[in-house]
Amino acid sequence: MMYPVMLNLENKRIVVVGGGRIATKKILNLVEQKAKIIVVSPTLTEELQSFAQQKKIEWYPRYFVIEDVKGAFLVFAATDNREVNEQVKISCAKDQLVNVIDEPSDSTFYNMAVFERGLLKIAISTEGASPFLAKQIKAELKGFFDDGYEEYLNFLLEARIKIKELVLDEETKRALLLELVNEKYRNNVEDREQFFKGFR
Ligand SMILES: C[C@@]1(CC(=O)O)C2=NC(=C\c3[nH]c(c(CCC(=O)O)c3CC(=O)O)Cc3[nH]c(c(CC(=O)O)c3CCC(=O)O)/C=C3\N/C(=C\2)[C@@H](CCC(=O)O)[C@]3(C)CC(=O)O)/[C@H]1CCC(=O)O
Ligand SMILES: NC(=O)c1ccc[n+]([C@@H]2O[C@H](COP(=O)([O-])OP(=O)(O)OC[C@H]3O[C@@H](n4cnc5c(N)ncnc54)[C@H](O)[C@@H]3O)[C@@H](O)[C@H]2O)c1
Repeated sequence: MMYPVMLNLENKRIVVVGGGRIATKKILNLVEQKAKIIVVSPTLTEELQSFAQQKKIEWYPRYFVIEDVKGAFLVFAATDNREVNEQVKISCAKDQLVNVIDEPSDSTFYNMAVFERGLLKIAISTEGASPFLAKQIKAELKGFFDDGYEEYLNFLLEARIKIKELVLDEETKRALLLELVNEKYRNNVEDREQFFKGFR
């Protein structure tokens, strides 16, 4: 059983063991996170080589050793070798988060199928039952959330900050926050402007 969370990875050390196809997939979703990404692998895919050149990742061009996981917040055991992935898992301390790409029961976290519309992030998990189903549901849900959500979420955040600044009683604050998810604000920019005018 798994518990879903959002992680702030800023300045965190992330160690990826393996530089192949799956490591690349995992790293593509990590490079924008302002984390320190270290890849331990004798080989890198072309994409990862380019990330290394751009200093988006640090590359240790060699086989894994136990000390590599030291101080890592997240660890990916992402080689094509069962014994090596097992070794990575065993090398981790109990409180380190580790994803083992070929053995879900060894993982203390899984990745989810994710898409974003600005600040709106939708993540789907089948807890390992069917990554294909997660992918399919993601494709289906994308159709329900058009690009307009990006601006709508920005509006919601701005309005939320303003409402918090007003120091209102709980009931009024709650009513205003609830008002914001009314469909008219989602669809109509003028209604959003109108909402802000009400503040002045
Ligand atoms: C969400 C996504 C994120 C990501 O990592 O990007 C993800 N897998 C994705 C795709 C995908 N993975 C695989 C296929 C081929 C079809 C298939 O095998 O079914 C496809 C489809 C494709 O590639 O099109 C193969 C596969 N995956 C795992 C194993 C090991 C095993 O089951 O033993 C094997 C077998 C390897 C083999 O035996 O060959 C394990 C895991 N994969 C997970 C996540 C975690 C559970 C997520 C969940 O169930 O919700 C978990 C448990 C751990 C983890 O990796 O975090 C991404 C979603 C799609 C998207 O977002 O587009
Ligand atoms: N979790 C998932 O989403 C998922 C999806 C598909 C496949 N898989 C699993 O992934 C595995 C295949 O991975 P791939 O396609 O990325 O393989 P790959 O062959 O593309 O890459 C393997 C990488 O591991 C490196 N490596 C090998 N031994 C190493 C060591 N001792 N130390 C450091 N690096 C080492 C290689 O140099 C290479 O860079 C299979 O076991 C498959 O079951 C998982």
